[in-house]
Amino acid sequence: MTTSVSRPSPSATVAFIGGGNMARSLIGGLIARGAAADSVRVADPNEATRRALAADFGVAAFAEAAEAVEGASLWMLAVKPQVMREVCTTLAPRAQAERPTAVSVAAGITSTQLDRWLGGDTAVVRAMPNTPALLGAGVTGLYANHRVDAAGRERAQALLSSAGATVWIDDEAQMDAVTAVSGSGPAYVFLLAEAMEEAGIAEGLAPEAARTLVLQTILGAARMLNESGEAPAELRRRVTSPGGTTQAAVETFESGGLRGLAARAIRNAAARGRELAAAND
Ligand SMILES: NC(=O)C1=CN([C@@H]2O[C@H](COP(=O)(O)OP(=O)(O)OC[C@H]3O[C@@H](n4cnc5c(N)ncnc54)[C@H](OP(=O)(O)O)[C@@H]3O)[C@@H](O)[C@H]2O)C=CC1
Ligand SMILES: O=C(O)[C@@H]1CCC=N1
Repeated sequence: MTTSVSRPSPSATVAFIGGGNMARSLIGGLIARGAAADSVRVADPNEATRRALAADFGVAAFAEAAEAVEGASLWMLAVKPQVMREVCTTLAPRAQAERPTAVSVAAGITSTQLDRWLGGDTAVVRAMPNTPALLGAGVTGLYANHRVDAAGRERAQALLSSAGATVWIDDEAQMDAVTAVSGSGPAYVFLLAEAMEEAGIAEGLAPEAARTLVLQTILGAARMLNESGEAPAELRRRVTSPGGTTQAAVETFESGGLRGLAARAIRNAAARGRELAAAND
């Protein structure tokens, strides 16, 4: 496994197939970090989505995937797992003729499936980003099949680097764990924020005050995790005065089974990734 944070190479044309939440986050990250708008093309069936992407980022938006891939050597497949097979099958003749590097962000769907649906012998990268990509603060797990050469890996990494840090994964089976930890992970933090906010309000705080207190607490704690070089357990220890308020709360979380719950949640998310691959084969 290698981890890196690098700048994108904005030169080559990239086609996004699917212009929804994840594509918007990645396109936003690319444009914000200096990619030329005319090097980004996107296909989405919804006119409102196309119009919004064109207006917000200046990218060219098309109704058909076949139009979007025109001149693009990197294809970002950003549709739901449930429609990935149909999208790839439609694009297979183009993939066979043009030999792009196909980068899929779909949960679960394997590189073997993608290669097969695109007609075979395809350079496939699986990428699992997350929505903080929109701020350049995401993290992406990357896996490349054996058809991807060093230049293809470099291009895929450069593209995803506009979304934040990247981590190469050698064993594709671990991509389901990546999805469960970091792909879905922002939702877990947002859920915690919701729960803390509701609890603060229940304790009498005004809603606005509760939101500010929770947001800044999560932001500050995340920065400490990132910038202090200390392990999470050590940072927690320093907040926890013996016999104090934090201890009362942490003991409540521990006795309520927070760690086991987190393990089960992540196990279930990874299992769902495997199910998505099987159900959409
Ligand atoms: N959201 C997230 O945090 C993350 C998502 N992912 C992955 O990203 C992928 C997309 O997820 P997300 O962005 O949330 O989903 P969205 O539903 O927001 O985006 C998918 C988009 O693709 C469009 N679409 C459907 N069929 C086609 C087609 N044939 N050609 C082009 N576009 C099409 C959809 O249109 P319509 O709505 O009309 O169907 C929709 O606008 C998924 O595979 C998911 O697993 C990965 C990491 C994180
Ligand atoms: O919920 C999902 O299936 C996608 C994949 C990771 C985040 N969102």
